[in-house]
Amino acid sequence: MSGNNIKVVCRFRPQNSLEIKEGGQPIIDIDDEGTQVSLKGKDFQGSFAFDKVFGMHTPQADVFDYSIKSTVNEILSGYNGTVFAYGQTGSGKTYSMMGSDIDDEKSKGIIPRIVGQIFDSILAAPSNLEFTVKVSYMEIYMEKVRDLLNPSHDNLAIHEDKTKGVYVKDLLEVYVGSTDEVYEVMRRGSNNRVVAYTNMNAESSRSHSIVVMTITQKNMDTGAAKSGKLYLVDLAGSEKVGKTGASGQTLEEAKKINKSLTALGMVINSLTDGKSSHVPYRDSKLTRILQESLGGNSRTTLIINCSPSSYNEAETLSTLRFGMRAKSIKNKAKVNADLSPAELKALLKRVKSETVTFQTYISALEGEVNVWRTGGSVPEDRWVTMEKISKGDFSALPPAPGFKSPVSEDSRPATPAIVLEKDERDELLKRENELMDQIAEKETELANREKLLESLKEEMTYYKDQEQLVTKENQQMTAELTDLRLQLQKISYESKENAITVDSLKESNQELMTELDELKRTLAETRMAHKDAVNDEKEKKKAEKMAQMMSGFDPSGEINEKERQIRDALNKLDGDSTGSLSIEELVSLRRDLAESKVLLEQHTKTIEDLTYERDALGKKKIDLEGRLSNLESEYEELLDKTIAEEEAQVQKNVDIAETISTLKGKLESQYNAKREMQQREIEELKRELDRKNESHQKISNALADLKTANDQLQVALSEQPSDNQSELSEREKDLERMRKTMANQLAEFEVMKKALMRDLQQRCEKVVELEMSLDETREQYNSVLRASNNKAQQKKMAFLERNLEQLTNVQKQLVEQNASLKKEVAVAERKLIARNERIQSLESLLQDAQEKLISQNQKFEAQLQAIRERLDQARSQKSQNSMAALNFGRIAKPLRGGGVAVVENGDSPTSPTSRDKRGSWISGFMGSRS
Ligand SMILES: Nc1ncnc2c1ncn2[C@@H]1O[C@H](COP(=O)(O)OP(=O)(O)OP(=O)(O)O)[C@@H](O)[C@H]1O
Repeated sequence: MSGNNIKVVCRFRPQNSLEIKEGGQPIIDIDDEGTQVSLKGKDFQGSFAFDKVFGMHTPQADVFDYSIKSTVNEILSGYNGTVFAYGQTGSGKTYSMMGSDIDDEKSKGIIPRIVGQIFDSILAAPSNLEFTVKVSYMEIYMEKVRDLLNPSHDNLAIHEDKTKGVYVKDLLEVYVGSTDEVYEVMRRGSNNRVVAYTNMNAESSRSHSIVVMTITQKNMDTGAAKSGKLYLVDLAGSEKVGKTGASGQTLEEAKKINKSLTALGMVINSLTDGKSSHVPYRDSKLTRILQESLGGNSRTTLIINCSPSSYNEAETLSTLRFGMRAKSIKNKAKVNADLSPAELKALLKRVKSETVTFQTYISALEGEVNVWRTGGSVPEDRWVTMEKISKGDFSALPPAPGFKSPVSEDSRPATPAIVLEKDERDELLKRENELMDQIAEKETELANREKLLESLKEEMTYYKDQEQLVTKENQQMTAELTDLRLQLQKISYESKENAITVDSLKESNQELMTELDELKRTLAETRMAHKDAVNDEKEKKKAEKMAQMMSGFDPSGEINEKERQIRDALNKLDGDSTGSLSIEELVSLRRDLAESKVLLEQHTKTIEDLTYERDALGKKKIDLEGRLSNLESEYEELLDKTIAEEEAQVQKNVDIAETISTLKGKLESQYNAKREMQQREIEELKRELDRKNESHQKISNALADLKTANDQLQVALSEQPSDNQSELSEREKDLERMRKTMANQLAEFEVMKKALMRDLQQRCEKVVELEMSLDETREQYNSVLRASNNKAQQKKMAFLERNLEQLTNVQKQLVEQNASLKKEVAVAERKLIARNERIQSLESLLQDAQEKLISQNQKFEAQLQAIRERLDQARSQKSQNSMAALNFGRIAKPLRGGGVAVVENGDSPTSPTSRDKRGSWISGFMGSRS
């Protein structure tokens, strides 16, 4: 085990915009060999030597090739390795470690290049070597170790044991088979990192990130195995709070960052000052994890990142000094190898011989002790020493009874005991470390448990509060429910009572209805009787009126008279056959006759007109009759309605004066309209009657004229000499014809007269009827008017009538009262039953409510319990799920040297194509998960 110094390389980035803005100037100068940098600052001027110094424009590839490349080979040889970047915030640590784009060949940083080289080396290795590569990714944020591949694990414990050394417990390790898979894991982890904006860096890392790659190789021929662990650390930036403008959470982060960096400084100081016996690795999580990397079993490279600018002179100086101190740290890197069976056999043999030597030594010592104890003495030259035992010089030992020479049994011991003592001490120290780790772990666990307990208690209090609230609410609601139920009961009870009242009211209503029916019947009978009487009276009146009217203008007498006169004149003519009718007289007679004819025609026409008018009048009469019947039915309806309303009014004791008044108004207006219409019709009829009378008068006048003409004709005929016989006979003939014509005309006239008279009589009848119906309607209207107007009076009357009725039917009433009392008793009994029922239902309700309350409480308790159980389940599931997220990476992916992948269950190797396929499956999976 030889000591090896930490390799320190220094890298300067170009000035950034802030530095340029602030007027910063480059103040560094790198020598030609690239191992020394001179700082020409205001406050400091001097130079620092490192393993390598990279200038502002050094490409990423150069930094890797000149400083890191060799580390990869060491890892593959079974050494542990560490590369970590240190520097102020914004100095380019992340840029150096990860690069600005891991997929870009030019700008990708050290980590992707290392990964690439690892897989390249595996491909180039001999095929009897089998490799497995595991990756884990964590960050130390606010002094807590977070698994970036399983962020729910945010406070992991750090352990140490003999074989593993220092390690983070429960950190997820993902098996990877290609560069792409490693990149995918990196991307996934990077997404979970904590970054924030500061004045110095828009995406400042607020945590120390650590990628751990474990590469195991096995020689398939010998069975020997080696494993190397590579820590790739991107530290959070050391920063001056004032410059970064950190505040709030960022300020808190800065404090923690500075604290862990101070611890790192302290570790480096105590490792390098040559005085300290204790190295304070346990002062921070960072130093604890990097324990092996700083002064332990690791080949470590430190990249110190600096700003070249005068603006950051102080920070650059501090970083350079840090690097200088770190440079003198000595590590003790060794190959982590598992021995092959042959090597193990040799080792066993050696250990066995050592055991024999020790046993011999112990026996010799015991022998010597016995000599001393038994009072004997051993000369100094024969004292037992390890040297003598080792040499096998048993003769020089004291003769002790218990001592047996091992020479005959086994070969000489080989290893001096002093080596074993040192190992023992180492072991003890390791054991102590382990125990300390366990204590620390237990403490963290205890703290976690306490926290959990605290949160559970809080939760418990919350649930208890909730329970109380819910119980209160429940009680309130139960009270409300009970109230409502009581109300419901009350209402149902009241409704029952009301139903009973309604029943009794219905009964009384029924009685009233029968009474009403009786009354209606009586009314109808009275009405019928009244109607009959009225009809009789009407008939009488009609007859009287007709007689009166017809007496005024009966033309039959006149016409008969005229007819008689004409007949007389004709008879006279017949009798006086030798009549002396002059020609002039005859001519005038003829003319008169002609005129009479015209008149007759006129009259006929008039009669036709009259017939037509009569028809029209008949129609009108039918119309009027229809209307009258309508009016009557309306009146009936109204009467019924009024009676019904009055009855309703009596039942409900509601004042419907308004309704009656509107009804009255309506009735009045309807009646007025009808009356006016009828009046108009009657007037029209009267006018027509007058016209008819006039025309009748005219006809009578014409008849009178005719009569006079006839008279004149008669006179002329009587004065006519009877000398011309032939002429006479002719005239006779003419006269005969005339007479016949006249007779015909008279007969026609007679018929016409009769029809006319009939028509006239009918019209008169109609007029009389109309007048009478008008009177009737008027009377009805008046009665309705009276009915509506004198309601109060009517009421009074009804009341008086009822009183009278009551008085007259006292006995009947008493019987009725008795019956009603019986009914009331029945009602009261029903009410009593209903009340009893209500009391019973109330009691059962109360019991129900109590039972429900108890069951609800039980239910609630059960729910609460279930919630608690579910919460516990959810908690345990959550931790399981997060573990399951990257389960695919838990399967080892052995890779054979020379690019041959190994199928895990069988030994048949698969082609590189199939390995690529697995890689694409992984990235697809990761992509789908992100
Ligand atoms: N050598 C370089 N060449 C070009 N640009 C660089 C170089 N180094 C750093 N940068 C740029 O400077 C900025 C800050 O760099 P980076 O984030 O790597 O700083 P950091 O030290 O990781 O900061 P923090 O500690 O705050 O996380 C980035 O934009 C980065 O691209």
